[in-house]
Amino acid sequence: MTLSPPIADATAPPFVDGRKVLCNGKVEPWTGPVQEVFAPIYKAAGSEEKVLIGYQARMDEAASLKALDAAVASWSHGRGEWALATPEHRIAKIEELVKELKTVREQIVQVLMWEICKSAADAAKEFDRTMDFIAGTLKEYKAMLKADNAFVQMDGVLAQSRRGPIGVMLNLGPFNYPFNETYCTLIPALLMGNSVVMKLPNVGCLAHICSMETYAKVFPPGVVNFVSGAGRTTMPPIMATGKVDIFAFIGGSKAADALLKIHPEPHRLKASLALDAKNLGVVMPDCDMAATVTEVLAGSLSYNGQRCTALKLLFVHESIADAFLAAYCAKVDELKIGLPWESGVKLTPLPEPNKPAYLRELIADAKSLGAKVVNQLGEQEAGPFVRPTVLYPVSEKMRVWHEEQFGPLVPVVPFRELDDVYAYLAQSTFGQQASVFAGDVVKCAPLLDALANSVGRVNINAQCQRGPDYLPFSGRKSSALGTLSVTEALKTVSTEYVVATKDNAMGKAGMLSLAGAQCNCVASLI
Ligand SMILES: NC(=O)c1ccc[n+]([C@@H]2O[C@H](COP(=O)([O-])OP(=O)(O)OC[C@H]3O[C@@H](n4cnc5c(N)ncnc54)[C@H](O)[C@@H]3O)[C@@H](O)[C@H]2O)c1
Ligand SMILES: O=CCCC(=O)O
Repeated sequence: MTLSPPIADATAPPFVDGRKVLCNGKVEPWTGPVQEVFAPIYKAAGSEEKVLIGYQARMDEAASLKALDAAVASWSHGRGEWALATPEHRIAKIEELVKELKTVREQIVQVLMWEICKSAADAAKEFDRTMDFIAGTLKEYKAMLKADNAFVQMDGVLAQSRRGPIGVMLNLGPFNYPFNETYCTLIPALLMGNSVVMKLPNVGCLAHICSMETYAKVFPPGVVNFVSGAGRTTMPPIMATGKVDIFAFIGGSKAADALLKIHPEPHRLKASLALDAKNLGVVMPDCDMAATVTEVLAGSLSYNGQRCTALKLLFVHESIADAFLAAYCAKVDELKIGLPWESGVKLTPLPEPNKPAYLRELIADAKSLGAKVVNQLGEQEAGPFVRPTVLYPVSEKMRVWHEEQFGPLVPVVPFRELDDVYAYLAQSTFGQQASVFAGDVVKCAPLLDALANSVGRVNINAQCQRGPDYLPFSGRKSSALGTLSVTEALKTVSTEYVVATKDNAMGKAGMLSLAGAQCNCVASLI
């Protein structure tokens, strides 16, 4: 069976005209250079012309600094309208935003399907999950407001611990969850009273362009400002000003490191980083083979393996490696590859133009060092379609052992002793999650302990994943700094401060009525 290139069918593509900018509460036409946004899908059979689905403004240094200035002015050293607004007002505004976003749900789902090629089911899930995340965040924020256990009386001092905004956030998200991941820091930041400059993901910008007018309508001028275009051009000037107080970045560590280095006062920059990962799966000899194959299949290949939480290196015990590979590869080759709107489709075109060539490089490197492609349909590609490719046996000499493939490539490592896994953990720079598949889980306690001290989440007989979004989502080593989740993100984007008095007459009630208790702060759960 050969693979043919993805051709746009009768479904009408969306078109989002992003020749405009959101700055200081206004959406204005952009007359500078623009970037065409193409879906990675060919217009017609025999043609390599991709489908044009929109434009984004290719902002320059001056335009991005203008967006920053608007955010700085709206923050006004903590005296801006939004920073001083009551929690109730901010809640009402976020609820208004949600209501407005839900009116463009279909448009956003469509552009996620065309621009980043999420299947219809996954694109809808990205939108709906984001709405659930916002609902959960609002619930948590309201609970924080009610917290009455934040008082301490000690040595004649009555003190209360509160949380307040930090200032100006620079927010960047990745192409694979362009809507959901940016919202995971954007919404908590807004609720806590910060002002934001949001850099739209270069691939994945259209979902945000669809909601530009909504932001202008809902929030006071300067509270939310968008920057679009090349990150290399627009981000360094912003970081160089030293006016960014929170750097909320979800993406690759290369870009994050480059930007962090530019801030002139890094010691005072609060960073929330969710970065690259190379999550490992460990398949033990006594695992339930059928159940393990099902979980590993979803864990390694949903959305073409383009998830930070994807299983990106599988350690399989050598005694069951043949049986595992036979069962797993059969399922891999059955996965339906096609266009996002086709029913039952699991694998779709890769939205990053350079990804097929990169995956080819990794495969060639592994093959030259002794690995084989072990699934029948592996290595097939056509334009941006790449069939999942299972490599075995993979070893430390190969690039795919070290690099985050972020695509449909599954490296499998045979192991004899758990020491082989421990050696990997010791040298790996990644530390997001891991999965263990075993029958006798208790016997795996030493392995689970080793993993618990190396990664942010250990999954037992289950794939790695971020959800449910109430759970803390973090990681160790170079994979993360700070924690995202419904419950943690509000703390990540705020700062704790204390109000204290020696005036006995004031009491808790008096203190609650003063020093911002009615406005820009909430009691923290201490
Ligand atoms: N840990 C997590 O929660 C999580 C979630 C999703 C994705 N990711 C990671 O994100 C990566 C995939 O996403 P990606 O390819 O969009 O990441 P990326 O680092 O290329 O891009 C992330 C953001 O940074 C911008 N950017 C990229 N290069 C830049 C540069 N040189 N200067 C300034 N800005 C720049 C992009 O426009 C985008 O908005 C993977 O490594 C994946 O593991 C992590
Ligand atoms: O890419 C990051 C998040 C993926 C997930 O939801 O598990």
